[in-house]
Amino acid sequence: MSDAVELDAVSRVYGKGRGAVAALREVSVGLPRGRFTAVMGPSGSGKSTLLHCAAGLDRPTAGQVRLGGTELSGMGEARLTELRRQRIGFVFQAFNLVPSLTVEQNVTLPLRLARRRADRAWLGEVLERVGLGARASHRPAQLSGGQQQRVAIARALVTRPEVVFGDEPTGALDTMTAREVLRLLRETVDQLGQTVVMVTHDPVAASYADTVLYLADGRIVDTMHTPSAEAVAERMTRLGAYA
Ligand SMILES: Nc1ncnc2c1ncn2[C@@H]1O[C@H](COP(=O)(O)OP(=O)(O)OP(=O)(O)O)[C@@H](O)[C@H]1O
Repeated sequence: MSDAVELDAVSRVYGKGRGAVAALREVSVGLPRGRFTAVMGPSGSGKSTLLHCAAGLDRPTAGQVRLGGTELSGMGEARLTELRRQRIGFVFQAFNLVPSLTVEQNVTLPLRLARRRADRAWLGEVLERVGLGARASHRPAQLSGGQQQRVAIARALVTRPEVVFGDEPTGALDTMTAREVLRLLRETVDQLGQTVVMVTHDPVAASYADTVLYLADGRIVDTMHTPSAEAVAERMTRLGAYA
């Protein structure tokens, strides 16, 4: 199976000299296309740094990142921004919707930024898929947290990105609402062939993924396929995550 994103000996060091922190240490991994990958590990293990480097939001200190064969290192900021707009979708813990815009305007914002026309049929399908077809003209304040996150997922999907990256996408949601959002992400993988990569602290959230990557101290120390929540929790305990 081909990889949507490849990391090759990626290191990321913050700061210089004696205060330098190695957040990633020569990480090499492929994130498979059309699959759901979760990234777990204790606090400070490098999960967000891995996500940011893989998504072109941060630059590795050393090593290479390739998105669908495109080499990201060495790209200027303008090209990197363009690449993120065209080829990557993001879902964050804080939904990051624009309060003054309607649901539909929020969802189509990435298209406007990329100066692309909205494909009305696809926009309609995306809004239906996230269960917000009837709320296209609502504003974020009129929606629940779960609905707002579903708007953010629709916004991530609307450009048909090669990868959707989620940084704790269920971190701000209650248990039931979190499950709905996870089911939705799972469906985008199973039904649309979307590639999803998600950082999470929650073993139940990770159990929706096909594969879990475990980070510890800036390195990938384990990989688990078809994870159960129990197996993930047990692995995290052994990594000292809950000590
Ligand atoms: N901008 C920064 N400047 C300096 N150090 C940083 C910066 N960002 C992260 N770090 C350090 O790099 C290491 C990895 O951080 P990172 O945020 O990637 O971990 P994480 O696994 O996502 O943590 P958490 O689960 O707590 O969000 C930590 O030691 C952190 O303190």
